[in-house]
Amino acid sequence: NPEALSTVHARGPDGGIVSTQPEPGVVSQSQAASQGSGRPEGLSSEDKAGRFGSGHHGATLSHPPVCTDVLASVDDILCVYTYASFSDGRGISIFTTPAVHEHFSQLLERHYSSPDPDINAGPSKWTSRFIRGKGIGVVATTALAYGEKLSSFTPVLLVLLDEQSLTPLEREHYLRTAILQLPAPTRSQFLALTRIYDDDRIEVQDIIKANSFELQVGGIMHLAVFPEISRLNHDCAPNAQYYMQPEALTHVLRATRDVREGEELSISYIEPLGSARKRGYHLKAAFHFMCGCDRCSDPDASDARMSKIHALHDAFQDWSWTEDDVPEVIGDLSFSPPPPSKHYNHPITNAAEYVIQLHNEEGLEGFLDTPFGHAALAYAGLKQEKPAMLYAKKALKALRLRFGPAGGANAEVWEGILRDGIRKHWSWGKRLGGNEGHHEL
Ligand SMILES: C[S@@+](CC[C@H](N)C(=O)[O-])C[C@H]1O[C@@H](n2cnc3c(N)ncnc32)[C@H](O)[C@@H]1O
Repeated sequence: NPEALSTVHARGPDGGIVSTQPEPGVVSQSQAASQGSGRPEGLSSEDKAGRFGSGHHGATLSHPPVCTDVLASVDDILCVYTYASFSDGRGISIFTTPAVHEHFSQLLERHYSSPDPDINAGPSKWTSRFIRGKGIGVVATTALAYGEKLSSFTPVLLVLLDEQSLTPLEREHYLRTAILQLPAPTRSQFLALTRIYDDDRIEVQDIIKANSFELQVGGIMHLAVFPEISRLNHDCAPNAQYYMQPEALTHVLRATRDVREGEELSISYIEPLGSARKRGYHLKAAFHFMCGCDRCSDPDASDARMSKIHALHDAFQDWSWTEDDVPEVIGDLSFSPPPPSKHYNHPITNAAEYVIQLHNEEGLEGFLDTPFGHAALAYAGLKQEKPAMLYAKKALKALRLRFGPAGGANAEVWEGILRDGIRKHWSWGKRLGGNEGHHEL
């Protein structure tokens, strides 16, 4: 809320906002714990040794931690920790609790001990430029294929998601320290990012508001800023999609359909399966722009397709009916799939194919895991093994594209089906009615 942000009183821990850059210099964690600067008062020696780490690993703090007093909302202190040498001088700062920092430093240690050349290597497949009506955006510098990995970046700033215990100006003091301690090129790249409120007093929070992603560190939600990724504009029919890899501290971007050279790359900032009105409301409220993407430019057509998608989804979720009493939404459908996907001509599987087609028409190729899953089980329900297995494979691939190699919570179902076969799955033959034999191959 910009009003709230602009009416608070400054009560920075040292009487004001940091205006000079802290002295750079390499400080090990154990040194940091024994230095006066920024160290919270009243910590026991056990706290100092245990919570700031013993300096036993190679991930080395470049500045002494700068910490708050104990805050009620987190029942702990929060500190700024900076590793300026991280990833060949890209640097990284985190504002978090000492306990999370301990975990974080172990994650960093893995990067230091076995650096992955793919991480922070780009962007090699896109360039940023001005896009009319959208500010800066990114365009592909080469043709890209469905599923292709486009980048893998670590954040330059991570901030514990807790807005209760500090005033915006107090918070800004710490966040500004976090940014000032980063190496100069990274700091400039961060400060050049777009803002929402244009209020210099809360500049860093303003940039975070317009540019951050959620990333768990040690199971605790943090806001993360990846400056290269920040230049990606929104589209409700995005041609790229990202997932987080918390253990690697990375944001991974992939193409969700084939992309032409010169085409703008986009991600969805919001849940793209909602109505045009809902999407527009969220984009306006959170990011202060009106979406002019194809789906939002023809909201009636888009909403009509989305209503069908949702109605069919609900019908497929319900396993109480069989082919003898199909729900109206499926029975009414005179959809006949195009030849390449015409595995089997039946109203139930035709409806499942139709849902896939609707997603493609809406540009939602990155969200096909659920429709592929429905299709797999629709065919299984009619004992059609080959297409069921084909769609099980596609569902798993789509899940991995959306949620990363582990595939999220549903991956196990498809992995099990691909391992054991669809015939053992509970859905096998479940949609067959009284004339079951009729459909056997
Ligand atoms: C994360 S930034 C994206 C990069 C930004 N265009 C820039 O110049 O750095 C988010 C901001 O970009 C703008 N933006 C993103 N997608 C847009 C779109 N589809 N149409 C218009 N503006 C958009 C909005 O101002 C939004 O707050």
